[in-house]
Amino acid sequence: MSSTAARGPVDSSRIPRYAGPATFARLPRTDEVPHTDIAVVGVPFDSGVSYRPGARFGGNAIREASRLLRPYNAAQDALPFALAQVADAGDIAANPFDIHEAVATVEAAAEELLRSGTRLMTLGGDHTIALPLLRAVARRHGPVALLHFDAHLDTWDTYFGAEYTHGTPFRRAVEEGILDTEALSHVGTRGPLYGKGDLTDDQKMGFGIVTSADVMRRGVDEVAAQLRERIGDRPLYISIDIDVLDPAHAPGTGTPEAGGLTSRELLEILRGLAACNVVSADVVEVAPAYDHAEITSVAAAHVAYELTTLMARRIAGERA
Ligand SMILES: N=C(N)NCCCC(=O)O
Ligand SMILES: [Zn+2]
Ligand SMILES: [Zn+2]
Repeated sequence: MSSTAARGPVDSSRIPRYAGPATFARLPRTDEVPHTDIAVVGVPFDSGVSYRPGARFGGNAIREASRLLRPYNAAQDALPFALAQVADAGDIAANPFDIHEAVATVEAAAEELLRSGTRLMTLGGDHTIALPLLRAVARRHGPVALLHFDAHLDTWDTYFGAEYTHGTPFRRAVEEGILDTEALSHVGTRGPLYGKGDLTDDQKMGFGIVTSADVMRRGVDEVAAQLRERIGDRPLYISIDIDVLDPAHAPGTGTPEAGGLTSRELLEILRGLAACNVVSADVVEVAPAYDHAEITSVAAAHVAYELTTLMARRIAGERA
């Protein structure tokens, strides 16, 4: 923990917000600050996708779209970049041709970043990367609760015989014992499956499901309350596949499914989790080549901003 005040974003009233290279929210890089509480790190990797490629460009698209974020989060009544030192750690260079090597690289790099007690706000990349990130987080915190926002279950077994893909990270994580199976939730699930067995397998792994239609019928406050109840004060990892949003709110993604959440619903559910102990988080599956007018990357930037605020509030609370 730093004793000096946190260094915040570039002042957009003095240097136009569209000037200069993009870091997340115009924050300093980790090599420009003595200590980092929350590292925003990119993982430009998409060799695990089953349909449209392109999420390797997601992290930098989110950084570009985050130039307009302002320092005061009114919805959470917090100044996240003053409560904690948030800094951009750049990208993890993962091998695009060897998925096993890439998974090992992401795990080792995440472990290194987490070593000094730093929390991670990872910008994907495809959903494959959640597995090595969870391995690194579990090594530090023990098995973690998982809150997974996604149109998809991502608990399938293999694709073309491959165990590491963007549709399989959470089955691997359960098999490896790195998740707290008392507190596993999918939110926003929808769309066609391969068979009913997908759901029974998922349930056996310990997951509860709040479907996209459940969010519409029950409303965001009730859903957030139910999630808080299930999670309690366990160390929590939040993984957000941007395809949890309806394609109208996030067209720039690889496996779009109709009938998703609005960005307003997602942001409100996240804000309802302020009491939770979020130890790290990711936003994945932003594929800018299919985006229009930065719709998807702006949504992802705001999602990462809410997640960062949750972590910063927790850090400040623990310090007090
Ligand atoms: N994780 C994402 N975005 N998609 C998984 C889809 C796997 C499938 O093609 O069945
Ligand atoms: Zn998905
Ligand atoms: Zn996913």
